Amino acid sequence: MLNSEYDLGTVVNRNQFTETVELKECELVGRSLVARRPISCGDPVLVETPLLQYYLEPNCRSSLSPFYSKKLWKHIKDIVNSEDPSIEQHTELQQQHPSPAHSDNDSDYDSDYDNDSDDDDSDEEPATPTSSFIPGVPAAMLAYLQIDPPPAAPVTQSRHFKRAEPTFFDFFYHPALDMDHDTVRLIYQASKRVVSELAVYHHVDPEELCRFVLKIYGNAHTVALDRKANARSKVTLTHSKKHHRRQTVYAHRRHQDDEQGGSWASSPSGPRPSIALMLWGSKFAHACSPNLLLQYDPPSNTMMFVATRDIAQGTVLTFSYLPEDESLGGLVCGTTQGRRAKLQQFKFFDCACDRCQARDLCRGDAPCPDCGNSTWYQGSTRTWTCDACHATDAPLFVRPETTKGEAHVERMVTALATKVRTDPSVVHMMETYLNNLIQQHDDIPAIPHHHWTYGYIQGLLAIYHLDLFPRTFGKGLASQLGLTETGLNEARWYLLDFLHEQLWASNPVPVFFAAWHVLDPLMAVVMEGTEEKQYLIPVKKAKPDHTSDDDSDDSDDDAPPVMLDPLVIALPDAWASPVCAIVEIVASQWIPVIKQIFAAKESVVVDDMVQRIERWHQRVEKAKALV
Ligand SMILES: C[S@@+](CC[C@H](N)C(=O)[O-])C[C@H]1O[C@@H](n2cnc3c(N)ncnc32)[C@H](O)[C@@H]1O
Repeated sequence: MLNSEYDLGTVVNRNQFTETVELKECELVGRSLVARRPISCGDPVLVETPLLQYYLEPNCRSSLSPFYSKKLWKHIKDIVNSEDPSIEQHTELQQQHPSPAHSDNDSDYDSDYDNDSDDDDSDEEPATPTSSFIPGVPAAMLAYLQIDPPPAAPVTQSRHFKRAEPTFFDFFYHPALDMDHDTVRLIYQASKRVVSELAVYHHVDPEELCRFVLKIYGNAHTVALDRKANARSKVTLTHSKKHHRRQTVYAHRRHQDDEQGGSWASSPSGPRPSIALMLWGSKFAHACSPNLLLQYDPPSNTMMFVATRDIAQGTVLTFSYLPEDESLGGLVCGTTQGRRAKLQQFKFFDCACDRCQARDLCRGDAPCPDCGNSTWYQGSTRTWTCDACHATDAPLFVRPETTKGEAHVERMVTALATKVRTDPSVVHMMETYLNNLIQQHDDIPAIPHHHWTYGYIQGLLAIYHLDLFPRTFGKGLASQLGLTETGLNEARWYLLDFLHEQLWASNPVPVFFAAWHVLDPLMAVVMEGTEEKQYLIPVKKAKPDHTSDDDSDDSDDDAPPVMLDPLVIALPDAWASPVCAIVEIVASQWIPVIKQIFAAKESVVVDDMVQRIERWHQRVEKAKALV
């Protein structure tokens, strides 16, 4: 069994792990971990310390990236940028601004490392378009120096920096170096140039560097480190006259990071991503409806894989290599084709998971142009086959030649979502446009109601009507215009028709977090609309005659009103239908599952969300009883 054959040094729950899983060759997903026995929802399957971990974008002198220097970072970034054929203006820009990576004065790493010049802030505001492989490839290349440091490197015995054992890396899969794949080519070419152009890499075999980066791309996973915890314990920032500016720039950058993988309400103070390579965790296969959830625990620096449903013996254990939030191309938003393209580009495989092979629920159904029946799209490609009459004549919305069809709507929603994350007030300007987009017009085909873009737009509009509009223009006006009711019905569509109906059963955790952005303002509106605040005004005591002239003891006279528990009032009639439907699903179906999944590892954030939902549920029950 595992124990005798392989190293379990990184595994925290060794007995549980070896009793629960086995490593097997599987038909569709290759070598993978499989359930040896039935597993229950909430069971921790693996708890593991990463073999190698580093920040995706290191800070100056971070003790987790001992070879980091701004100059070296910039050199590697420039090389990767210039190797990326998708950056159109590349050649032209390179001629105008020759990259420092081409210059001869390639100073040795010691001076790079020590001379973190404050004046050289050129990398803070990139003037050129950036490759989507930045910062992933430069960060992996820097991390390689932890395994194969330059001969002249000082021996570092830092608490955080341990030289990783090279032999462990034999255990990781990587695609062939000559694979016909743009990303593999980019990494191969960049590795060759880094080794030949940068002194600190001169001792390195370029193919070995390339294999390492490909192993990281193919096997490692991004985890979100808590910035506050890191700021205290792990990262030492340089102090300089530009400290404040640097902080502002990093905050801005982090905000941009969050834009790509974060939430609608993401803030610059969100978690900071790092890359973790796990000996065993990296053996789990990917699925777009996974049966495990990966949770990172910063205090113990461990990664825990917990079952998100009951799993039968012999099932391939999976977690998601894609973001589990509602960012586009993750598990909640986007199409099968979009997820597959992302996995192919960054992980080098065509996803063969059950969800990708079934029909694509996120593309919804649409009337067949031939037989008129409402029917579903097939999942794996853009081609479409009618379930009823098997015609392959695609409805207007999905025809590639339709300029205002699916591709157009996806592009618009993607662009809008990116803007909204930076500035939610953008929805103010976009409300009419969004409403137009989801309604049928002569020249614009209707978005099928179960297409992910339709659900997503309903979610944006719900946030606008329940939160942004009242905050900007006043609750009175919002209520006079009937916007609360509109928002509640949009929320019902987003939460129930989109998230619950299409995704909840297979992806409970991402759905729960995606739902929160709408649930949060919705619950606030309902709580406020079903209560009347009550105050106790202290009664002035009648004072005895003989003290009436004495004002030394009249402190009670000024006692402020005491706020009492609010008086619960009936749920407004117009709200009852959407609110009752939502609370019924969320409180009775979602919460028990979420509690089970998070039972093994306490999450303050999830506990807080659950408690708020439970209080809201109780309130709705009381308010309903008063109708
Ligand atoms: C992180 S590794 C998983 C472990 C790997 N099979 C090994 O032997 O080390 C990722 C690789 O596993 C395979 N794989 C994982 N999930 C898959 C999926 N859903 N569909 C197809 N292949 C998958 C692909 O070859 C992918 O490149």
